[in-house]
Amino acid sequence: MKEISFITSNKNKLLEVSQILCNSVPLINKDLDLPEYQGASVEEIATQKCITARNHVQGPVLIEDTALCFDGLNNLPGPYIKWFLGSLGLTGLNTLLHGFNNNKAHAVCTFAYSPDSNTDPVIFQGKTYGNIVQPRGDTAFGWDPIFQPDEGGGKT
Ligand SMILES: O=P(O)(O)OP(=O)(O)OP(=O)(O)OC[C@H]1O[C@@H](n2cnc3c(O)ncnc32)[C@H](O)[C@@H]1O
Repeated sequence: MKEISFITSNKNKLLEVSQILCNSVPLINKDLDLPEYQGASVEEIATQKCITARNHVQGPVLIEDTALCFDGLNNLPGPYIKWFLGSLGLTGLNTLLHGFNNNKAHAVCTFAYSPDSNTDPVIFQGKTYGNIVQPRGDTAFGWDPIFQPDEGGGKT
């Protein structure tokens, strides 16, 4: 099987994806922070990110884009969660929902894979539903401390 270049600048994302794939797919990482389109759907953002990624490596390419959607904010911050998190922090993200009376949220992980530069990227997507809570637990990875998945046994 050909090696797949997984392009990400996020060490935690690389670790998580490597653990999930568990050596079933030969993955090599290229540490690049690719530009992300705005005003587009998560699928379009992932597709464009994958097309940009193809310019940096030979052969099959994989990228992932994460969105965190707050139901009370009509799915914002969505794909802009990285910038919201950077500006507001975990507590600020939680405070954003005050007054909306709706803490429901869902995380959307969108992978885009392209086998070569002549083939349109293929999209794979997974969603996890839960609630936005006061920050608690492990602070190692992104917005993990404020997202309590419905199927997480009450943990963030
Ligand atoms: O180079 P890329 O792969 O784009 O890395 P990135 O950190 O820019 O990646 P995203 O735009 O997809 O990430 C959006 C934000 O969500 C965070 N994030 C991604 N996956 C997460 C997860 O499983 N749990 C918690 N936070 C996560 C991540 O740290 C960012 O702040």
